[in-house]
Amino acid sequence: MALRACGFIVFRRLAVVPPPDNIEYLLLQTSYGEHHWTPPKGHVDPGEEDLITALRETKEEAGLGAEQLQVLDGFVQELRYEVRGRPKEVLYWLAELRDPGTAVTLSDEHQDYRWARVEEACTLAQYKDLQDTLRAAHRHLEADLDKQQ
Ligand SMILES: Nc1nc2c(ncn2[C@@H]2O[C@H](COP(=O)(O)OP(=O)(O)OP(=O)(O)OP(=O)(O)OC[C@H]3O[C@@H](n4cnc5c(=O)[nH]c(N)nc54)[C@H](O)[C@@H]3O)[C@@H](O)[C@H]2O)c(=O)[nH]1
Repeated sequence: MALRACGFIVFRRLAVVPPPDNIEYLLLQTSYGEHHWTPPKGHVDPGEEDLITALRETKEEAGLGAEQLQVLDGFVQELRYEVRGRPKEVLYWLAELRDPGTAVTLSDEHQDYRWARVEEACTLAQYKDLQDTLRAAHRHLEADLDKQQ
């Protein structure tokens, strides 16, 4: 059976910069292994619902709770890759940090974090599938902005 993990592409909008350049994405750098950069996510516990996993892991890994996040409708991306010879599925939803000034608090699993504009986030992310997901999230937010204008 595939490993399964769930998480959020967390973003914030800075008030001082005009849209869409005010959008920044949260990436965390692991304190183990290759020190790769990833959005908050983690393994689904037995019997746990996917969205609950995403919320739990975001709280554990970034200190951001459900009350601080606005989960967006209409965006979810599934990534499939292999980890040490085992297939892994990762689901990402999109969530806005309601107060862009909220502090991120890391756990021992991560050694650094970055709020990054989409292209910088893609450079950090390094995996093609995660880069595609970040760009898809950004297009989704830009399309929302177009609808509002
Ligand atoms: N000491 C040590 N301990 C580890 C290690 N490994 C895990 N632990 C322990 O596990 C706990 C984490 O538990 P959770 O938080 O529940 O799970 P996740 O958040 O799911 O975390 P993972 O790190 O397991 O999973 P990935 O991020 O998926 O990375 C796995 C590999 O996949 C590649 N990869 C990563 N992202 C992408 C992508 O987007 N696209 C593609 N294509 N490939 C990608 C990359 O090559 C990477 O090396 C930690 O506390 C540690 O105790 C390790 O190497 N050394």
